[in-house]
Amino acid sequence: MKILADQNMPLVEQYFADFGEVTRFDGRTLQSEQLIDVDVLLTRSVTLVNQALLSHADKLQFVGTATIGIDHIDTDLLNQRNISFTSAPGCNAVAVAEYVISSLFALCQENATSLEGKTIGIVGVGNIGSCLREKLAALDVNVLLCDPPKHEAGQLAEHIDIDTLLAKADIVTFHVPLVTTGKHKTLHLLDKVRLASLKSGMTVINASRGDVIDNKALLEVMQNGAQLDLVLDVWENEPTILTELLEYVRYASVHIAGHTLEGKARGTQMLYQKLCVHKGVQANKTLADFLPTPAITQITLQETFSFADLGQLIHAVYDVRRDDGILRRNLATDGFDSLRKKYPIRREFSTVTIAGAKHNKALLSGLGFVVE
Ligand SMILES: NC(=O)c1ccc[n+]([C@@H]2O[C@H](COP(=O)([O-])OP(=O)(O)OC[C@H]3O[C@@H](n4cnc5c(N)ncnc54)[C@H](O)[C@@H]3O)[C@@H](O)[C@H]2O)c1
Ligand SMILES: O=C(O)[C@H](O)[C@H](O)COP(=O)(O)O
Repeated sequence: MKILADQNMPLVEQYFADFGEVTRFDGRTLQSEQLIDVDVLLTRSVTLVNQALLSHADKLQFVGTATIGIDHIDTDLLNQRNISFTSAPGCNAVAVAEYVISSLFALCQENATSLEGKTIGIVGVGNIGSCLREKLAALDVNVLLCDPPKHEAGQLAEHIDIDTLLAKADIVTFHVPLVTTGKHKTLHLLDKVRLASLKSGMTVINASRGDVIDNKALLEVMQNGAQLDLVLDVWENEPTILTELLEYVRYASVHIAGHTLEGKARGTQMLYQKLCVHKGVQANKTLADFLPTPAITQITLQETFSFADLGQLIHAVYDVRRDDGILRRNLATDGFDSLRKKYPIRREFSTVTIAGAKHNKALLSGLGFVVE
C-alpha cells in the first residue's frame, strides 16, 4: 500500500509503516501526479483536496486530515468517488484552549488587570469552545456562549446571539469552523459593522480561521483609533498575511494554537485508528509509545502560592509571548510556513504534575494540570 503524508505530520512512519510505504510531501505544493498509484493520503490544513488534486488519483481509497477544520477538503467529491474520509475532531482542543488561557493571563499581567469580574464570550462551543469553557469555569469567570447550530439542535440552552454577546462581553474568542455560505456562515462573522460596534478596551481572540474576521476592516478600525487588545493566531490569506495589522496586534502567531506535541500526535493517531477500522485490523499503537518525556514534569508550589501567582505557573509551561516573538523577529526572513514547520516543542499542562497545591487543587486540575 502507498501512503502519502504531509511532511509536517509527526509520527507517521511509527504509526503507518506496517500498512506500507510512507512518502512525505510539501503540503502547499502537492501536485496531482504525485497521487498516481497512491492508496492513502494524509494531509494537514494547507492542502486543498479538490477535483484538480485528485485528477490523477487512480487508486486512492482513504483520505485523512490531521485537523478538525475541513474547509480545505471537498468532502462531496470524496463521497462521490467512494473514497473514505476522516478528520481528527478534538485532537487539538486542549492545545487551543491552553493557548487562550495563556493569552488571557499574559494580557492580565501586561495590562495590570485580572480576570475577576470579566465576562468572556465564546463563539463556537464545539470541542475547543467546550474545553475552554471548562477551564474558565475552574477560574470562576463569567462566560457567555454563542453557537446557533448547537442551540437549534437542542444541545446548548445557554446560547445567546452574537450581537448580544459582543455587547456584553469584555473578551470574545472565536472557535468556529470556516463556513462560507448558508444560514450559519462564519466568513467575516466579525465584519466591518460588528468591528465598529466593539467597545473600547475589548479583547478579541481568533484561533479559528483567519477569514472569520475581515482583516482589512480590522486594520481600518485599528488605524482609525479603535482600542482593542487583539490576539490573532490565524489570518486571512495565510501564508501571505496582512503584515500591516501586526503593529496593532498584542500577540500574533503563525497558526500554531493547536500545535502542542500532544495535539499534533493525537491527530496522527486518530487517522491511524480510522485506517485500522477501514482495513479491519486491530489498532495496537498508542501515543504513550511515542511521546518523549517533557523537559519539565513537576512543579512544587509553596505555602504562599495564590491566585495572583497563577499566570507565572501557566507561563512556565506555555507563554504565548514566545510565539509572538518568533513571528515578529522571523516572519520577514523565514516566512509563515517555515515558522510553522520549525515550531518549537510545546507540551500540554497535563504533562506537568503540581505538588504542594493545597487549597488550589480544584482550580489547577480544572485548568488541566495533574495535581498531586
Ligand atoms: N488555530 C489553530 O491551530 C486551530 C486548531 C484547531 C482548530 N482550529 C479551528 O477552530 C475551529 C473549531 O474547532 P473545534 O475543534 O472546536 O471544532 P468543532 O467542530 O468541534 O466546533 C465548532 C463549533 O462551532 C459551531 N458553529 C458553527 N457555525 C457557527 C456560527 N455561525 N456561530 C457560532 N458557532 C458556530 C458548531 O456548531 C460547533 O459546535 C475548527 O473548525 C478550525 O477551523 C484552529
Ligand atoms: O483545524 C485544525 O485542526 C487546525 O487549524 C490545525 O491544527 C492547524 O493546521 P495544520 O497544522 O494542519 O496546518
